[in-house]
Amino acid sequence: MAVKAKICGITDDVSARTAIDDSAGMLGFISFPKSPRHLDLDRMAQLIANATAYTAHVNKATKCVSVLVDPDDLLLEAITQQVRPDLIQLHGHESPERVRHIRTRFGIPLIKAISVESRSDVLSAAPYEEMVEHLLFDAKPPKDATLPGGVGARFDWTLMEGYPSARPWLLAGGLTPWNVAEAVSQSKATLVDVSSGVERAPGLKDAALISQFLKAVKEI
Ligand SMILES: O=C(O)c1ccccc1N[C@@H]1O[C@H](COP(=O)(O)O)[C@@H](O)[C@H]1O
Repeated sequence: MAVKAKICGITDDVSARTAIDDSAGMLGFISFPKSPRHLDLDRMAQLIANATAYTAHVNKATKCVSVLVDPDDLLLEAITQQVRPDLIQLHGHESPERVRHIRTRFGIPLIKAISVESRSDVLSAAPYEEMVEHLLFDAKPPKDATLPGGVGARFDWTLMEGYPSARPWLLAGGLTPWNVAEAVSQSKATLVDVSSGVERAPGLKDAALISQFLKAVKEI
């Protein structure tokens, strides 16, 4: 099966266009003030509007994702009304009950991130399955990390072996143009997600690395 990629932590139009031209499946836009990739809502709305228009213009199918960490209903209201992404990624400690509430109240497709260190972390995703479009398995961040993701940490990809999911799930955490083929081979992922692995410095995307990553994914 063809593997598709999400390029996460987009903060500028050039990176978005590069990823769309190279057939990224999704783009991620982050609202989390501690992140070097944080966007205020006006900026996120503008980048997503530009990316959506460009996707249609070049006849591609790239979707835009707002990445949020334990958002309250006020923020979700603003995101769904003002920013209008295709999906919302929940990258905090949202419980299955909270995810059910968000799905029911806001009616937008969701991606739920699961932090992984062990096989039991992988299996802890089961209660979310029926409520989300995709699960996303990311490495548990180091203890002293100030971010829940986007730190280039990876986990043992073989922990995903035979994961019994009804839906396509994303593999994230420490992926790069050089290791993504091995990561897919070991995990059997059909969707991959990258942020810091296509950057020159934290928060500074590199168009050449984005293209290189998407080329590596196409060649899998
Ligand atoms: O990237 C961030 O700054 C971030 C902030 C808050 C929540 C999630 C974030 N990033 C997510 O983490 C994964 C893995 O990142 P990396 O490739 O290891 O750098 C990334 O795909 C984002 O979805």
